Amino acid sequence: MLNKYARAFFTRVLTPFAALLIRIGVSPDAVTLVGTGGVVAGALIFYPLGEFFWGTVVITLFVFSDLVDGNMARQLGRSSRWGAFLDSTLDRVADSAIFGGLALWYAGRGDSLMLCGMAIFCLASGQVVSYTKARGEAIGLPVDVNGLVERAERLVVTLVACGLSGLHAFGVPGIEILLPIALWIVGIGSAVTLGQRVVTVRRESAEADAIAQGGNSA
Ligand SMILES: CCCCCCCC/C=C\CCCCCCCC(=O)OC[C@H](COP(=O)(O)O[C@@H]1[C@H](O)[C@H](OP(=O)(O)O)[C@@H](O)[C@H](O)[C@H]1O)OC(=O)CCCCCCC/C=C\CCCCCCCC
Ligand SMILES: Nc1ccn([C@@H]2O[C@H](COP(=O)(O)O)[C@@H](O)[C@H]2O)c(=O)n1
Ligand SMILES: [Mg+2]
Ligand SMILES: [Mg+2]
Repeated sequence: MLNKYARAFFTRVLTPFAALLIRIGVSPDAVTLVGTGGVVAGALIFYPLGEFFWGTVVITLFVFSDLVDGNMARQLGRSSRWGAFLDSTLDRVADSAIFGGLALWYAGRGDSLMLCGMAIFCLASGQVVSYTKARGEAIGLPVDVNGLVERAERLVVTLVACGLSGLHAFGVPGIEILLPIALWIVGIGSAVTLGQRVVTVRRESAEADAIAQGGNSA
């Protein structure tokens, strides 16, 4: 949903910044790499220490690079297969660091085996959700479904909850409950999304196989 409705807005807002980076000679690949490095550092340095506010500030500064790199490639007329591969692959790395950092917190001073497990479930289910699309497309299917919780929703729900939970350290009482709630929402939403995508791929592959068999018997 966010991918559909928010992308156009962010494209308008980020286009001048993308144009500036192009003018000073930065490449889309450099933005992809530096952006991912920043997200990974923010998540793995701050989250395991329970520094949710500052971790989220750092991650938010870098995560928008994922919208800037493609914007630059399109402005340059240089959108490439390599760029698409690099972008998607590093998305998986960034997502692993965010949920991995949360799992490390709950495995340590956060002291909750259940929420550690929930963070690992969010990490794994998010990766599998993305894999369904990549694998379905690789076998020639359109995978014409996005589902309830795509990557943008996973990130927004988790990062907003992390940032707000971090305000607990500044004396806001009770607000840290938002992070467990977000993990449950993302975990359950990702499981539903996985179901939606698997059902779609099953239908599309049955239709494609039927067409192929019709062609063979003719
Ligand atoms: C006082 C409190 C302080 C709080 C501190 C700061 C809080 C900040 C909180 C949140 C910021 C969240 C920002 C999240 C931005 C996410 C942007 C982003 O990277 O989106 C990526 C997404 C997908 O991009 P791709 O096409 O490159 O990726 C594809 C995707 O990964 C597919 O995965 P799948 O969906 O299948 O699982 C893969 O299949 C594919 O391979 C891959 O290529 O881009 C978009 O979707 C575009 C839309 C972005 C919408 C961003 C909306 C941000 C909205 C609100 C932020 C407002 C925050 C306000 C917080 C206030 C809190 C107090
Ligand atoms: N280094 C890069 C990054 C991305 N691309 C192209 O942009 C598409 C992704 O667009 P986003 O708005 O989601 O970033 C990707 O599929 C590539 O076509 C690129 O060429 N080089
Ligand atoms: Mg990108
Ligand atoms: Mg991306």
